[in-house]
Formats: sequence, structure tokens, C-alpha cells
Amino acid sequence: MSFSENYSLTLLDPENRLEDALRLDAWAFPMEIPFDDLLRLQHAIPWGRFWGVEARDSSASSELSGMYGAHTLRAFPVPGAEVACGWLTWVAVHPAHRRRGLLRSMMMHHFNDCRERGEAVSGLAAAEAGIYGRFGYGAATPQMSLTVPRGAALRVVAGSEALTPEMHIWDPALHGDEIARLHRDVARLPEGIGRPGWVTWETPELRESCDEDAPVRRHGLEALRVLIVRDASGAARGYARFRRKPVWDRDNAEGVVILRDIVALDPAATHLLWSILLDLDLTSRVDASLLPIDDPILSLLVDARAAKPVTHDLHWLRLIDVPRALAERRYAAPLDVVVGVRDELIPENAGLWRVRVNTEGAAEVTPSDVDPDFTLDVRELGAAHLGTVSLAALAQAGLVEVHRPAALARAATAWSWPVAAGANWIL
Ligand SMILES: CC(=O)SCCNC(=O)CCNC(=O)[C@H](O)C(C)(C)COP(=O)(O)OP(=O)(O)OC[C@H]1O[C@@H](n2cnc3c(N)ncnc32)[C@H](O)[C@@H]1OP(=O)(O)O
Repeated sequence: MSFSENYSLTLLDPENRLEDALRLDAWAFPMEIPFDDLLRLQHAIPWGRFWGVEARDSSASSELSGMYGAHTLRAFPVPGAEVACGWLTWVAVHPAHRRRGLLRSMMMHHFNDCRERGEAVSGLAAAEAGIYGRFGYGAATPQMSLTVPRGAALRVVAGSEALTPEMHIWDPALHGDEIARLHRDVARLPEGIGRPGWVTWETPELRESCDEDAPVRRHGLEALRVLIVRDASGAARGYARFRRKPVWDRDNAEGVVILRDIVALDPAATHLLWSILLDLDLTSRVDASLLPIDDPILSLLVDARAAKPVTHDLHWLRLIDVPRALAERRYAAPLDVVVGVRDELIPENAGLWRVRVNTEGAAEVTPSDVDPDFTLDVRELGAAHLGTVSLAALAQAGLVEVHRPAALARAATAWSWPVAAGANWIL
């Protein structure tokens, strides 16, 4: 679907269109930050791949009716591999122009752009869960939030006491490179497995936005702190970034530690980071979110129930080029099945695909003309792509039509992955 005669799409440039883009952003997303402050902040805008929709009848005004951008990721982790991915972002339609098909037209433009760039998958973090399923995105990466009581007991981990902690006020010039390395390296752990979906700070604008701690974004709280733990050689093994919220109930200190992110390369570092976070004076709990649903802290806590885990969707995935995307990832078991795929928006994806996986987990994906073992919408294929959402579970919800149960059982095993998809931030 292309834009109607009333609208046109244009590539936005950073010199002239930043203010227009932020004005539209402030229309689409109600904000606490005054517009003048917003103009001075850093924004993770993927210039060069940032598109605006203009109404043709408003040629005298520079106001945008819609916009979207895409981060060009080249090391997006899928099971057993790192692949090219067009990460959809900055999607907004002005309230005066909504429900006229602008988003739908922008999505079709994005899909064509991804295909031209050789990106077989697209990801996103959805503002609302109801928006993107109709465009073939499936919820692939769930996230977990925890409220961990201060002093919660952790299981013992050998080597934790041999590490040295240090704590600083966050300064990207001093700590940024070291933290970014840890954040990148953890995507390849557990060794030989890797963490699918753990998006790293690949582009300069993503790195800048993860480094930022602008006072207007702190909601009145203190500056960001960073806790780093080092081994005997001085090498950083993990970090946590957090701020504290002071809370007093009569004379009782019930402050909250708000965790921004936590990364550890080994169990000892995980143990020490959490031990310190759970023992900060004048606090009563640690609030953590954007954690993978199998984050090690769940196994470390003696009483994980007391941390009240809550999960919901975080990242959504869309297969832009089905045969290529299925061949780019690795599988957990050998397989030979024929999959029937429906895709109303990208006709090249629709049809029958034979997926043959060898003993190394590598797949060959070819068109087929035999009856499929199971049939599903491209949305479900996206949901299952990172190995966390099970094809068998989707079938139990009626979202996969199973023609041969034994083949689906083998496929569900092969599609799965030993660790959950890597929720860690919103980009
Ligand atoms: C990856 C990201 O950037 S997420 C950020 C998304 N942006 C926002 O949430 C900001 C506020 N909202 C908006 O800017 C707009 O309402 C948008 C972008 C969500 C939708 O834009 P529109 O141009 O109105 O969407 P469009 O007219 O193309 O609608 C396409 C379809 O999506 C549906 N839809 C649109 N928004 C929503 C929503 N919030 N919830 C559920 N369905 C929605 C429409 O009903 C329509 O359905 P249909 O095709 O079955 O008839």
C-alpha cells in the first residue's frame, strides 16, 4: 500500500527537520519534558533512515503528519548467529491524521527498504501491544520485572568474595567504553549458546542514548550511579547502573533502588553485584525490569517468589524474508519439515517452505510443493524465531494448524533455544 494522493514521504535531514520531528513526537507521545529542553537533549534518531510524512495541502507549513525510522543493526543476535536487522523506531502519526492508513503505508515502505538492504528480520519495541501483530510482528522477547526486598538471601557462589567492587557517579567519558564492551560481550554468553535478541549498542546514536543521563529525564531523582566489579587483574567482570529514590514512611527509611541495567560475565560477578544492590543503606527494595525471563537472579534468590516476578512482551520480531531468516539462524536439533506460511503483506514469504536442519544445527530452506506438516502466519514464525516462544505452545493456542503432530513436536524442539531471549533495554 502506497501513500494516498494527500500525503508524500520524504527523507528527513538532521539540519532542518529535528524540530519538526520532535514536535510530532510530542504530539504522539504526551511528555513531561518542556519542548525547549527536549530540543537540547540527545536523541537516538537514525538519520539517513528517518522518514517523514507530509500532507500535500500543508505546503506552507513544515509540520509532519507522520514519521518512522529504522536502526541499521548488523549484529542482531538470533539463535546461533548475528544477523542484519532493520529495527523500527520513532513511529508516530499526528493525532489529526491518525487512522487514515499512514502507519500501514510507512510499514510497507519499511518492509521494502529492509528487503533492499538485505535485512531478513525487523524488530521493534511496541508502545502498545495491540498495534503490530497485524503487520506480521510476533512478540518474541518477553521481559521480567522484579521487586526484590532488601537483604533477600542469595545462594552462595564461589569466587564472589575475590572480586572487587567500585562505585561511581556515572560518567560516560570515564566508564562508557568499558560498560559498552561488557554489554556487547554478554550477548555471546553462555559460551557456545549466546543470548538471542540481546540488542547491543551497535550504532553511535544508540550508544549515545544509552550513555545519557540528562537531569530532565531523571524525574527529580539523583544522577545515575555505576557499580563495577573487577577480578584480581583489574578486568571488569560486570556492572550495574542504578539510582536511588528516597522514601520515608514516618521515620522509617524505605528508599528504592531503581536498576537501569545489570550485566555480568560470570556467576561470581552476578552474585556480588546483587549482594551490593540488595544491601544499600536507607533502602527497602530493588526495582528491576527489562530482565530476560530466565535471568540468573531468579535462580540465585533463595525465595524468588518474594521478588514478585511479572512478565510481559518487550520486543517484537517480523520475518521480512522468510527463507533467508530461517536459514540465518541455528536450530537445537536436526529436522526435516515442510512449513506452510501465510503472509498478507509480503507475498514472497507466503507458500510452502522445506526446512532441513543438519546435525550442526544449520538449515537449508527451499520452496516445496508437498503438503505442509504445519501452517502458520508469519507473525507466529516471528514470535518463535528467537527460541523462547514455543511453536507447540502457539499450536495449543490455536495459532498453528498442525497437520502432523509428530513433525510439529520435532520442529518445536528444533526451534527452541537453551536460554531465553535477551530483554535488556528499549530502543
Ligand atoms: C516501534 C515504535 O516506535 S512504537 C511507537 C508507536 N507510536 C505511538 O504509539 C504513538 C501514538 N500513536 C500513533 O502515533 C498512531 O496512533 C499509530 C502510529 C500507533 C497508528 O498510526 P495510524 O496512522 O493511525 O495507523 P493506521 O491508520 O495506518 O492504522 C493501521 C491499523 O492499525 C490499527 N491501529 C493503529 N493504532 C493502533 C493502536 N494503538 N492499537 C490498536 N490498533 C491500532 C488501526 O485500527 C488499523 O487497523 P486496520 O488495518 O485493521 O483497520
